[in-house]
Amino acid sequence: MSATAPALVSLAGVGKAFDNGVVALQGVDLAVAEGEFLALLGPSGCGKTTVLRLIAGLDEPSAGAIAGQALAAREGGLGYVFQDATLLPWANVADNVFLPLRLAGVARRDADERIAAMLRLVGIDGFAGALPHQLSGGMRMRVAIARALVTRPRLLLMDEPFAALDEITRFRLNDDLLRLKHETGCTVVFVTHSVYEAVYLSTRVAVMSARPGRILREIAVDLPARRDDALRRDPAYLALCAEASAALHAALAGSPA
Ligand SMILES: Nc1ncnc2c1ncn2[C@@H]1O[C@H](COP(=O)(O)OP(=O)(O)OP(=O)(O)O)[C@@H](O)[C@H]1O
Repeated sequence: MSATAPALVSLAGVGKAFDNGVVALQGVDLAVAEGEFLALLGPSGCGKTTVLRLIAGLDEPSAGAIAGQALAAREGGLGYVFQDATLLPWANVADNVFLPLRLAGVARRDADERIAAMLRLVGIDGFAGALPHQLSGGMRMRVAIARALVTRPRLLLMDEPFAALDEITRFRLNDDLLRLKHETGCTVVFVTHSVYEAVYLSTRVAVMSARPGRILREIAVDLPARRDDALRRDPAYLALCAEASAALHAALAGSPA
């Protein structure tokens, strides 16, 4: 992603202190460029979720400024995928995917085609009538991704969506997510603890410091846009993973990378 691509969202000097005195973020400077896949990597509790919540407009910063938050106020401006699929347990797959459209006032008959197309896109067509408990963890996550994408958001925020999945399922969802990003053209901000996942998926990795979180290091992932299993053994990929891992260890030690 070129450094001159326009920023979709940018945080300047952002701080977040909670009422209980916890200072989660301090001096966060981060610009999310249109079209990029940004991975946010950092130690547990460093404020990654807080950054996503601020971008989504679910919370307000206590210091600094965020530009582009208005995306959150527009229908289809952004989609949010959490670590748990957070599906409505009593509603079938199609009804779960319909939810954001229903909240936006779209009639069901006008949504059916979009829901079906979205289920095809995430590879779970044929399961429209299934209830969440009848699906595997990977399939439930596919439903959550379909629900986040059904409004065709410009920005997709993902908070450790694959952390609870086994490795094979995770790798498959990594590849499918890259395909979805390519097909929908959305911008992605993806939180993960895994340096390997961060580098495999992204065009840029931002490494956060331990709490109070700030951006310690940004690593451009200059790998071919097309990613597949062979990349996992590619020396250029492994070198970037080593670089990201060193930055993460420095973050854990509380010293700059
Ligand atoms: N609503 C809240 N009130 C008080 N403290 C909070 C609140 N939300 C988050 N925190 C605290 O802020 C810090 C950052 O939390 P956050 O969830 O953003 O971190 P994270 O990097 O996403 O963590 P993890 O990697 O473990 O998911 C943590 O210490 C957390 O306990």
